[in-house]
Amino acid sequence: MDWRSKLLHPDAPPAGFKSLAPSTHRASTTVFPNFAATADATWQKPYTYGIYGTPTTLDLSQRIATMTGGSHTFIVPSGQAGIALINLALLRPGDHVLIPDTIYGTHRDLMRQLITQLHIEATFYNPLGTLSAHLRPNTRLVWFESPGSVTMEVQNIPALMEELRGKDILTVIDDTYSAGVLFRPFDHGIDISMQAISKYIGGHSDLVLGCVTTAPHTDHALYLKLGDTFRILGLTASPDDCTLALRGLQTLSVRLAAAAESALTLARALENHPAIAIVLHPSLPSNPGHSSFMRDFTGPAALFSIVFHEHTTREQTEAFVDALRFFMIGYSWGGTTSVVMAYPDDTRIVAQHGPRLVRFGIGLEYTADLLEDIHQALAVAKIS
Ligand SMILES: N[C@@H](CCSC[C@H](N)C(=O)O)C(=O)O
Repeated sequence: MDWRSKLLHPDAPPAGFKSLAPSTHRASTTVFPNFAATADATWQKPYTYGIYGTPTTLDLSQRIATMTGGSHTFIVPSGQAGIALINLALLRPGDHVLIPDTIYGTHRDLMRQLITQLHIEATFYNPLGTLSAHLRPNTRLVWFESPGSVTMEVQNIPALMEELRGKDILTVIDDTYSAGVLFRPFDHGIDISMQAISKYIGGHSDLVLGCVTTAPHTDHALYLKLGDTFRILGLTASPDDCTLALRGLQTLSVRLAAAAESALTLARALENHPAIAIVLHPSLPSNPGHSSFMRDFTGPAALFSIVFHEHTTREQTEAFVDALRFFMIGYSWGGTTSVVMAYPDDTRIVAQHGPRLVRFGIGLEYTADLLEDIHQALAVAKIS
């Protein structure tokens, strides 16, 4: 074979090689051993087309399904892609979907734009309220997100699931806050969980991925409905990002525990600060849904918000954010570096707390440094 041809045909994988690092298997084309093997090449069979998964993506899928107690996990390009997959796979024109008013912002946009354009009714409910008054004969899907990822309300999932008992309504939770480990959706009878792997599982702010996991009590038809929509939407994930996520899983428990401890220390240190009206952290008794959190969660994550007193202006809140030195200004939390964000234009949040809410995603910095940074930024912004 000419050298030009030899360079185009890979040799067999090295036998006997094994390392401790997750392998990265990339593919568009996966090679069939013979033509007969192409006969039943579907997305459900491993390694028929790179878009359906490689050994790397399927390893991540299996590990997340096992970690969360799920049946099947689909790895998708982002958490938002997972949200879209669930809604587009399970809703049809004429259906009704219920979403908590605290849902992730881009999820709200999906509901108000694409879902509505598909003649699907999307209505919002108070995450701390009940469902019955909102249910309709055409309600097909109810979403939970607990805690709300900015205002931190914890939903009473057992009570809400009791309201849905015996009804032909699927339930799904955005479980990103708990990383699939601090809360056990399937133990509460929820049918599907999704999370942004981008956050705690990736854990280093260097990838965007999502996952959708079906509960062990769900039927194969649900798996097929999600999988076929996954296929026709082409929601494939990068094996390189999956390798980073596999590495992130290895340290998830210790990173989450350390960041959560730091976040709770900061929340408690700020709880009685004269400049702060309320600290929104699920572990604090003052937090909306605190009793549900203490009953249903095994511990907090590292996300919480503060709300300054009513005399604090929007300008002072923004000056506070700008004055922070260790906290990076950004939305996506769950990494090793602490992040901060304000929401002065979010109508829901401003209606509840005014333009004075600031959310912290705590990382792995030395906690005292973070507290000192907050104190110095309060002084710079003249918030008291
Ligand atoms: N509810 C979480 C996760 C939503 S998806 C996050 C990210 N934009 C992604 O697409 O991976 C949140 O509030 O961030």
